[in-house]
Amino acid sequence: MGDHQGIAGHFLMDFYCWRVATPSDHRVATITDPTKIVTEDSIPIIDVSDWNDPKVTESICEAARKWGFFQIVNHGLTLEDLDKIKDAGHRFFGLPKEERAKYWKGKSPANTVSLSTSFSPHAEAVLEWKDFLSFSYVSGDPEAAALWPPVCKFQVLEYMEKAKIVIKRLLEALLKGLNVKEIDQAREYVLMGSPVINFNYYPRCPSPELAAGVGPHSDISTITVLLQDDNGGLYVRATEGDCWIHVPPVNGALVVNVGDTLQILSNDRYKSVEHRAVANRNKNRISVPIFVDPGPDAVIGPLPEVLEDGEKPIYREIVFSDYSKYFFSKGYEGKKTMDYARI
Ligand SMILES: O=C(O)CCC(=O)C(=O)O
Ligand SMILES: [Fe+2]
Repeated sequence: MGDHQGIAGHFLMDFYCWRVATPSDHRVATITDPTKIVTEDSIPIIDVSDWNDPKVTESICEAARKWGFFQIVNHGLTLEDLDKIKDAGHRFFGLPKEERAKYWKGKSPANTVSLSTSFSPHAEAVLEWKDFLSFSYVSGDPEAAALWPPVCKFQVLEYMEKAKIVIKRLLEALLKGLNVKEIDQAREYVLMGSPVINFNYYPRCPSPELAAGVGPHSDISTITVLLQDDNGGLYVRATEGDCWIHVPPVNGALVVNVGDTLQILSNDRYKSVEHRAVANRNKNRISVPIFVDPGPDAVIGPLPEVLEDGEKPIYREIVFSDYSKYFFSKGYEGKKTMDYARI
């Protein structure tokens, strides 16, 4: 066990020894059951080199309706941009333990950055072998990032600036599919008022069959734009049956998924979909999701454009920070969080 194992790795090793001695324990991951992995299905890969092509818009909307998950290529971020942000994540998790610990949740010098571990054996049904560093991004305010870790601060800011362009294009396309012609400032606040970027770090795991990377959940975001490395390990719930589809790493691609907020705004036209990541025996995996979240006080409910023809709203109006608090107050329960907003 090197220091590079992260916080979860250190705590978990003790717990793991205890776990092995209690085989009847219910906390056993099931993802490795090969009969539950569908190999003939795969989520779409969309070439977005021409964002103005109506076929691109249609492919994005169709993928969001059918799968809630897709990958995009030729989006404008270069391989170098993607490598730089992954390297920045590895640099942070390669820091000595004491350096990383400065950003520990509750002790961090700024409320816009915090380090957490998913290790919470009492709350989780399946142990999660993951640490994550979370940044709240405040556009145009260098003060907000002043105390971020110097080993990755610049790269996170640069990546967010570039990714914002892709995020806006994606939202424009998705909202076009909901009859929304223009995204004004108020709408922009509802759709992407407080983005959060994570470095998810999954240290090598001695017994991946006994742990999860991240358990089944849907994201609460409007959309999530995720960069994964070439280790793989992300699975999406298939549209039918109790099966999972692997999201293969594609060089240069970004994975996009619909979050609960967009499902609510679209009155179920677009679906947020459960996904999970597995722990890995041989390599340290990193993923970099941007959770495109609404502003904390934004009011979320089915958009007037989707109810235009007299359709009944499936969801009530909720304040995003209330939804977020509810989500984080409990362990993952698949898509159950959405009941909070359902009428
Ligand atoms: O690491 C991954 O591939 C997925 C991470 C994820 O689902 C999340 O952070 O919400
Ligand atoms: Fe997620």
